[in-house]
Amino acid sequence: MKIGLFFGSFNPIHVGHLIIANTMATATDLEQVWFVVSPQNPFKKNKSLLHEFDRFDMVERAIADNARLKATDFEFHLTRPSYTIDTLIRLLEKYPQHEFRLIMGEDNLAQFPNWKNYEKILEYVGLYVYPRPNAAPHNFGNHPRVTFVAAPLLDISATFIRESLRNGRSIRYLVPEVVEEMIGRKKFFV
Ligand SMILES: Nc1ncnc2c1ncn2[C@@H]1O[C@H](COP(=O)(O)OP(=O)(O)OP(=O)(O)O)[C@@H](O)[C@H]1O
Ligand SMILES: O=C(O)c1ccc[n+]([C@@H]2O[C@H](COP(=O)([O-])O)[C@@H](O)[C@H]2O)c1
Repeated sequence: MKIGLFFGSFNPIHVGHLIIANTMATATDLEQVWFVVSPQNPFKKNKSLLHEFDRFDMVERAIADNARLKATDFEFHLTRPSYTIDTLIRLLEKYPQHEFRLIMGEDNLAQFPNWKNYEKILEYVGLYVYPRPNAAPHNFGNHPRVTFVAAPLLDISATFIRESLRNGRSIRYLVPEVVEEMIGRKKFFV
């Protein structure tokens, strides 16, 4: 099967992530998208980062009704911070029957050359990129291993959701109802 791996902190998962994953799973040659929840992004030092179990729980609830979307805690058992190439090598070993692509938002492309062994990521799996508003310029526009997926721009971020919660503003419709309910009940990000 051809599978898109959607790595992220998902702190928390929002409707932008869901639209991206569903677009990749239905409007491209990918048959499934797996959300790979990262315990610790090597580039992010975020004081408000929830425990990975809670972020994973929210992802699972958010995608429960979509058979093409799966969540995996694969990185929880690997060394930290979470370097994507290390995880990919393990995934390729574990699932030789599958073909993988790495899904990312365009904002990550400018920094991508600073990722550990980024050339190997391109060689082993290649990228499917979702456009993002205000993404910094990058040099991957014509790269043969990078596919740009045409889709609506989504000006929504986990940062905005966390700020909204801190300021007592509603996050209704920015996250699925089950995620809003869990954030409220557990008093996350306040
Ligand atoms: N609105 C969006 N448009 C395009 N890509 C997005 C969008 N939101 C998230 N992504 C992509 O989803 C992946 C996971 O992102 P992440 O969990 O960090 O969400 P985020 O909203 O960017 O979070 P934060 O605001 O905390 O940085 C990354 O590849 C990121 O580029
Ligand atoms: O491997 C790297 O060098 C690397 C550098 C920066 C980010 N990443 C990964 O990119 C993914 C997206 O991160 P985030 O926090 O923007 O959701 C997440 O899985 C990170 O671990 C990976």
